[in-house]
Parts: sequence; structure tokens; C-alpha cells
Amino acid sequence: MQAPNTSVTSLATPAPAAIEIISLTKRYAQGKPAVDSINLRIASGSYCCLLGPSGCGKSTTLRMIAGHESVTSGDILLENRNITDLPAAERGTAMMFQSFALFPHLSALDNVAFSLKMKGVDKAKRQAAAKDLLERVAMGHLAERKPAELSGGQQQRVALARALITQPRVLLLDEPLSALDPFLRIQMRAELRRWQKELGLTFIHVTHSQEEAMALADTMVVMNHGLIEQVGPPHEVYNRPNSEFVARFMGGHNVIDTPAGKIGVRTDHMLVTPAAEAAADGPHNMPAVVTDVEYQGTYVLLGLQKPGKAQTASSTAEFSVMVSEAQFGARPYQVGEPVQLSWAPTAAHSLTTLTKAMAASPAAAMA
Ligand SMILES: Nc1ncnc2c1ncn2[C@@H]1O[C@H](COP(=O)(O)OP(=O)(O)OP(=O)(O)O)[C@@H](O)[C@H]1O
Repeated sequence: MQAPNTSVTSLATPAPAAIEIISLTKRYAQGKPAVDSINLRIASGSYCCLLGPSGCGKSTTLRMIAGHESVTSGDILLENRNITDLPAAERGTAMMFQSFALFPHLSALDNVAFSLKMKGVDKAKRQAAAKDLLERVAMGHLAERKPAELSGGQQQRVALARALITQPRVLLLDEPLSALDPFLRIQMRAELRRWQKELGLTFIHVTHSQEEAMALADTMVVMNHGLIEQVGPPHEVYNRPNSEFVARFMGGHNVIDTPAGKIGVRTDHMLVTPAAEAAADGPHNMPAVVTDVEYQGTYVLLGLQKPGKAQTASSTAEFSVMVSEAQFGARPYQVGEPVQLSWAPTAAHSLTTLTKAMAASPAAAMA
């Protein structure tokens, strides 16, 4: 079964939404809400990543979709059915947690069958269903093993089978890879992505890792301070961050103050020229001084500062430029060297500061 590779919906041709969030707010206490009147449509059969710094409200949003957290105001629809006030077990969602949260004393089979046991399904039926799911995730031959006798990857597959046994329409994943070592994390994220396509389900995955979200998502939702800053496919969010926050959070961009406002330019789209060969001052260039030179293998990362700014051991570079190893080999730069930074007008895009009114507009939620 192949999943439709639908990404973010457009205003002109709205795809059926697996999840639609309307003016959703969560207020734990007086003061600023943890989630502040957000709107979002997540296309059916897509892989959606909720991304943002610690405390931005992404886990609260996921828990409200799961029914593990009450809603202060607003609505959550699953395939046009209002699930806002339904108990977790009746929503059509299932949750996969950090480090998989398998019961250590139960076999893989009994872990997968557990929620059917809680529902009172008889033993033969629930074991047959669990066995069938374990076969689907290529774990049928290890059904009798306990979690401690399985590798991290095998545990992930058991956790996936356990989440799928209730036949959810939407699988919710809360930092599912963060407890794994970096090597396994990369393997497992590729596996998650394959399972999502194969099963044709909608996955909503919370992460604080830009790299993980870019690798997995059809649609990225970048959150900050309880608001949605940007929604879109990874290449769009990375190449056209619409706010200073997104540009800085995604990384790989310089934020430059110009008389016309702040602009973002990718670090690999900026040019560096020795000051002696610099063009006349213009709207698309500026003087700078090299403050760091870092060899990174295929490229060299130059750190730069505006001229005249004092440097200390703890100050960080204001701008970065990626220079290919070959270019740097042909013309190396030294710390302290005056240069000119420049960019093509087409490489620059203007950045805004998100206001609550902008974030609340449905257009923002549709990307
Ligand atoms: N049960 C709670 N009671 C009170 N405040 C809470 C509760 N859960 C979360 N918060 C607050 O709500 C805000 C959003 O928290 P949330 O856990 O959704 O953020 P997050 O983006 O998932 O962060 P992290 O990546 O650190 O898990 C934070 O300021 C947090 O302190």
C-alpha cells in the first residue's frame, strides 16, 4: 500500500485534512498561554513535524490532539469529526513515546496486544492481531522476546506495532528518537519514514531537531512562544524563512539589517571578497572582518563581524559564510583580514517579526 505523498494543503484545492486545528489555545496558568490560538490543517497521509525550541508549545499541542491534555478553547477535528472533548481511546489517534515506553516484563507480543487486553478482547483474537502486526513490521520471528532482548531498532518496531493495534488514523510521536544514540537515530528516522509511507497513515512527530524535521517531514510546522511561525515543506521553510526567528532557528542563514529592513541570506549564497578587490559600497554588500576560520571537510566556514567591533574569546561571529574547500585553497582568508561580503539581490528575502494577528490568520496556517 503506497501513501499519497500529499504535503501542505493550498487554499485553492484543499486536500482532505487528517487533523484540523481551529483557534486552539491552552492556558495552564495566568499569563501567556502555552498554545495561543493556533490554526493548522495537516493533510491526510502526510508526515508532519512540529518543531521549535524548548517550551514553544509543541508537546502541549500534540497532547491536546491525543486527548492527554484538556483544551482551554478551540477545536480539533479528525477527518472532519470534532474530537475536542472525546476521551483519548475514542479519537482515532495513537501515541508513540520517547524511548518507546515498552513494558519490560512483557514479551513483544504481549506489549503489542496490551491495549486490546484492556478493551476486553479475548486472548486468541488479540494475540492473532498482535502477531499479524508484528509480521507487518518484520518482527514476527521475535514475538516472544522481552524488550531487553531486542535492539533499539527492534524495540522501535514493537512500539510502532503497539501503537497501530488500535487502528489509528493518525499516529502521534513525541520525540520518539531523542533517547537513541546519534547513529541509531539516523537509521531509525529513515525507518519511521518508510513505515509512514508504507502504512499510508498521517504521522505527527514532535521534535526540537531541525535536521530530524527536515529529513522526515512533508510539512514542517515551526512554533515559537505558543504561536505557529511558519508552515511548509522543508525546502520552502529552509529557503524562504518568513521571519527572523525561523531564519535563525533553522540555521544556515545570515540575518542582515538593511535600510529597507531585515533580510535573510543563506550562508552558502554569500560571497566574500578581499577588501582590496571590493566593489563600491552598495545595497547588496557590506564591509566585514574575518573572526573565525573553521575547516569542515568539504567546505570552510568563515565567521565574520562588522569592522570596529571588539572581539573577545567568548564573542560569537555575527555572520557566517561557507566557502568551498577548493575556493578557500585558491584564496585562503586569515583571522583579522578585512573583506567585503556581498549577495545577489535574488538570494535575499525580507524577514518579518511575527505578530499574533499574523499567526492567527488561516493563510499562515496553510503556508
Ligand atoms: N502541566 C503543565 N503545567 C504548567 N505548565 C506547563 C505544563 N506543561 C507545559 N507547561 C508549560 O507550557 C509551555 C509549553 O510547554 P510544552 O511542553 O508544550 O513545550 P515544548 O515545546 O514541547 O518543550 P520541550 O521541547 O521542552 O518539551 C512551557 O512554558 C511549559 O513550561
